[in-house]
Amino acid sequence: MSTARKPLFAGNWKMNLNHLEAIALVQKLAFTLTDKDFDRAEVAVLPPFTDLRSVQTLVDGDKLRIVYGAQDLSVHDAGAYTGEVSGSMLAKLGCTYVLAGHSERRQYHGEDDQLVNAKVQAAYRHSLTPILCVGEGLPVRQAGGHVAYTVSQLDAALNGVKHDQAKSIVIAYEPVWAIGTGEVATPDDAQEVCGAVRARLAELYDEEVAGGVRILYGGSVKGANIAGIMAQPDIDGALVGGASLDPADFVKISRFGEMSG
Ligand SMILES: O=C[C@H](O)COP(=O)(O)O
Repeated sequence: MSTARKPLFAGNWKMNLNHLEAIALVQKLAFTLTDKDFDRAEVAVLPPFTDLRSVQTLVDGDKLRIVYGAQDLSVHDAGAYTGEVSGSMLAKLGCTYVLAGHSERRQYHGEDDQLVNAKVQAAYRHSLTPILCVGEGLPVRQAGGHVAYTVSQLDAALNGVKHDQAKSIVIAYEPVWAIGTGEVATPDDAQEVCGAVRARLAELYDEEVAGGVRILYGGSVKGANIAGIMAQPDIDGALVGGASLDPADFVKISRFGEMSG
């Protein structure tokens, strides 16, 4: 972690929690997290689409410092695309962030690099900040190709993304073999790839972009293992799945593994 970049802890709820459960969880987070916590790190939740209006109402009504976003968006801006949700709809709901290219979208919904690139572009069209997910599967890791594979996903997703846009992107390195498995990458493993991602950003853009972009780690992050991850120089936070559904553990993660703020 660098002091120049404000850490981000984003809870990806995946397909969990209805809108009433969403309100209860956000209320618990808001009740526990302090201004000091929010001064030190940005805390975001990424609920299912059906929860976003409720979260917006709560955040706006109670002037909460929690920010929120969506797990996916359409590459289209409007029209006859049954089941799709556009970036403009998400922006109208006050979303700050949107995930692009999560490995579960790539794996279960056939999203390829070209589509992920189109989703990154769609996010920028509607002033949403993409959290671009990259990361290798187990066979690639075992063959030692994890850095090259992840960097190639990055290159493809950033195709056509301009310097001013790239400055705001968030990258989440999520090795697929560590997602929901309890098999967390070692801090050194995570740093190796996150460092390579930052170096690639410097090659694609410049030091301003590379030094400013936040790179998150994701994959079985918990309150018990976040401290070692955050000690790495190129890791600026976490994209958290399962543990983000447990308010006590997500608060602990947001405090870098410490119990109190
Ligand atoms: O988006 C979050 C990642 O898929 C990590 O999920 P996990 O923390 O349950 O392993």
